[in-house]
Amino acid sequence: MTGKVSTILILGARGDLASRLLLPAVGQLLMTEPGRTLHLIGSGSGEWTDDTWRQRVKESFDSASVTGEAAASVLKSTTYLSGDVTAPKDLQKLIDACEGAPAIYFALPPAVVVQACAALERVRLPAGTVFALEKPFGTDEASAHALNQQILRLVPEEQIYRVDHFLGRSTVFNLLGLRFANGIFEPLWNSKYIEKVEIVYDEQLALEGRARYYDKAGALIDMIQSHLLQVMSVLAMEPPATLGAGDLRDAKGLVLRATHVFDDDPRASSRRARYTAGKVGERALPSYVDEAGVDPAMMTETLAEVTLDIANWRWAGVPFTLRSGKALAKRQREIIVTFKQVPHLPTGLTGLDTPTVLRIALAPDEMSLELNINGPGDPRVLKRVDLHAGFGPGHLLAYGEILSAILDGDPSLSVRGDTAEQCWRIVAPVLAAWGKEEVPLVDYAAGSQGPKEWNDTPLKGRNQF
Ligand SMILES: NC(=O)C1=CN([C@@H]2O[C@H](COP(=O)(O)OP(=O)(O)OC[C@H]3O[C@@H](n4cnc5c(N)ncnc54)[C@H](OP(=O)(O)O)[C@@H]3O)[C@@H](O)[C@H]2O)C=CC1
Ligand SMILES: O=C1O[C@H](COP(=O)(O)O)[C@@H](O)[C@H](O)[C@H]1O
Repeated sequence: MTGKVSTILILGARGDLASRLLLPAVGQLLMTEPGRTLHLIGSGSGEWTDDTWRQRVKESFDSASVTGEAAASVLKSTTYLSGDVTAPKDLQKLIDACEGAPAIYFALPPAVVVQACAALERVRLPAGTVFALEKPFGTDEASAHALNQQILRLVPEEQIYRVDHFLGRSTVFNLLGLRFANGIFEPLWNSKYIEKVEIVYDEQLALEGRARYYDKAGALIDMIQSHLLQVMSVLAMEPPATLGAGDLRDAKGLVLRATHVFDDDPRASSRRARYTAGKVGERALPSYVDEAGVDPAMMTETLAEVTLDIANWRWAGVPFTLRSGKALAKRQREIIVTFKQVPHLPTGLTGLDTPTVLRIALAPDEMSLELNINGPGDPRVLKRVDLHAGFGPGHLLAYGEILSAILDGDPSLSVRGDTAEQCWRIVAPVLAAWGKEEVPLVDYAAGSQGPKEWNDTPLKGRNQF
């Protein structure tokens, strides 16, 4: 834990992230922890009065049904300052307006973040200043490394929060609790007993007007590189001694350092697809390439699958398949752990054709353990049952957890610099193979389950639809 901060300076405060996700989370945090002292300063390149800014903050608070005196007091006192974050003089003015060391939240386009950090080298930062940086962190391993070097010249690693909202959800602790508070899972949590692991995040949402960002990213970077690798690292990590930042981040880092594309063969272990016109439920969608702002020549995938190997003693040889896509028939957000079949079913017992499966649904988090037990009637015939349980919801939105950790100086749920670089390293061979068109970009109709041919020949480690 590092020192606490009580001022949040949002750069890019007029943008989408700030109004839709950050400000509602600020309000929710103040409702949950009304004793917290908080100064909020918004900044953007455009001129706004304090009143216009307060109206924006109010709308964001209202969107999360925020009430209470603490939020009202912040709403009254918050101020807006305009400035160009690439100009050191403007940045100095913003920093000087903060009470003590601020948490600077970079809600800025990625290229502007790099320019702002360069400008900050010519600014006096109070000791204890904290940086919160959004995804994407860099555009590849080299640029992530360069960005790390650049920000480390400004503040130490413990004061840098690389935000991944998946880590702000209760999921991390739910996985840790399930794995390490129950003696029955850990002895089986390895290649001897586990056949394969799938981490799936299929969305019904489509591009939703985000071409400027998404068309350069695509599903692999937007979801697998940014979020699902983090989930995988928690699922696969060695038991940490504590939930402290050092132990958790070391354990995640070890998993990611050992991870590479299955068989080091991106052609056989990855695939990509893009939606064409179709209907998701009642909603008609155009082809991705016809969405406003999309450049078809970018060949951006809206559905990606990659199979990975974690080359260590526990996991070597177990396929971990990560998949995410947009405009799909149904929302499926889950981790599926498929255990190996029993080595021998006593002769006379029948009906067993599926191994034990543990499913962990994400947001809301739930689990079900699918088992084979003796059914009614003939007790020699097995049937499938689900043992189902819900994990309690967290008391804060993901961004609320993230802000609370930033203000309290607890980096355990943010991405460490080396890990951010590792995530780019892991997907690099896939991006290279796709760039050389060694893996075809195939079509699927919006509202379908993905390309039909993927079902006929699933990627290693994938179930059929
Ligand atoms: N939106 C989302 O759902 C998510 C976004 N992110 C990340 O968050 C970051 C911000 O995204 P988002 O809010 O969508 O982007 P927007 O384009 O909506 O907002 C960015 C803001 O940056 C400000 N800005 C740009 N250049 C300058 C400059 N030179 N000086 C001062 N301010 C500047 C603009 O201010 P002004 O309006 O005053 O010109 C603008 O409001 C990105 O890195 C994105 O990848 C991450 C997860 C989700
Ligand atoms: O970061 C992102 O996440 C969302 C999915 O997360 P959720 O919490 O909104 O379900 C994804 O839709 C988006 O493309 C991506 O940028």
